[in-house]
Amino acid sequence: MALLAGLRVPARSLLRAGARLRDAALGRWERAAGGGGDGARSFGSQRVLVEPDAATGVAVMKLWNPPVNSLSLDLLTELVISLEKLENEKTFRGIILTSDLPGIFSAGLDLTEMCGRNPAHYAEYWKALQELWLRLYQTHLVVIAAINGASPAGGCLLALSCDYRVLADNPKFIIGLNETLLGIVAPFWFKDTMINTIGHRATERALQLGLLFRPAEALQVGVVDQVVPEGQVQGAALSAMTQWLAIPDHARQLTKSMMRKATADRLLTQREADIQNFVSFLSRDSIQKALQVYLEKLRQKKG
Ligand SMILES: CCCCCCCCC/C=C/C(=O)SCCNC(=O)CCNC(=O)[C@H](O)C(C)(C)COP(=O)(O)OP(=O)(O)OC[C@H]1O[C@@H](n2cnc3c(N)ncnc32)[C@H](O)[C@@H]1OP(=O)(O)O
Repeated sequence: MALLAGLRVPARSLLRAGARLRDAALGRWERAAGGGGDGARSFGSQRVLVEPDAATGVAVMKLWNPPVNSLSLDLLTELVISLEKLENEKTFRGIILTSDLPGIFSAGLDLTEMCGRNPAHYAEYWKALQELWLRLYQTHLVVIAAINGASPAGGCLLALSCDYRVLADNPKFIIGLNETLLGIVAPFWFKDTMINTIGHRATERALQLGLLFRPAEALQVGVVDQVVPEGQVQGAALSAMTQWLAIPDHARQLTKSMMRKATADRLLTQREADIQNFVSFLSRDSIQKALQVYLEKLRQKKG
């Protein structure tokens, strides 16, 4: 059983999971070898596959970090590089951010990066996460999240940082900032990103209770903008993209900046202090112990 404190999600059998990963891996390899739909070649890195469509100016960016797309240091770094590359290509105006792993959008921060490591590692890891958020939150490109799986904590932050969110309708695909359930605290910029999406009161309740929303609730509270049947997420995201791209770029980009700059600047002005906070928080014995217990529970639930 997948453990998401208070919500037990039936685990996939190991065999099924193995087969799905193998099929997904094969599909991924074939797509990467074959190139993008209109002849533009796919590119990317080990953990981030980018399928660009030069004709529409939209690239599909797929996360691939088995088993659960946790945001490891490597994945964070590769995401920043892919994003930067697309930003620098004049042809591209939009990105669909999705997962290449069945049933999981992203399990959030990689707990193994936050457990039993040294302070220098924690600092490097946090800096990489800040970097990704600052870039994703402020990118001039339209970014639409096609959320095709569970999306707790840092996975939810990724989605909230996009301009629009489409979630597949499956009760296992929960989304929310559940940090308190792990005995940790969502940083102020996670909180700000959620406030900017669903408002102060709804965020306070969601954060204090560590709420993980199922699709209908996520739509109702505004964590996502649209819920569609599984299998239609990418199509719906592309349809939404058409509406966003119909707006003149300069006007939309300036408006995005006007809406988001103050939030991003808040982190920019205290980036170093935020890193130090994270390092000293993670270095506490009680926090290490809480994280280790949580990770152990995740590992044991298969047994
Ligand atoms: C002052 C302020 C200062 C700052 C204070 C600090 C702020 C920190 C903010 C933190 C933000 C976060 O994102 S913290 C991360 C929060 N994330 C979560 O709570 C999600 C936990 N994961 C799950 O619930 C589930 O794995 C879920 C994603 C639904 C998928 O379920 P499945 O049944 O498909 O898969 P599972 O069997 O559970 O997991 C498969 C394997 O992946 C591992 N795994 C699962 N999630 C993982 C994760 N996040 N990191 C690493 N490894 C993970 C499991 O241990 C298993 O490992 P093996 O058994 O070895 O195969």
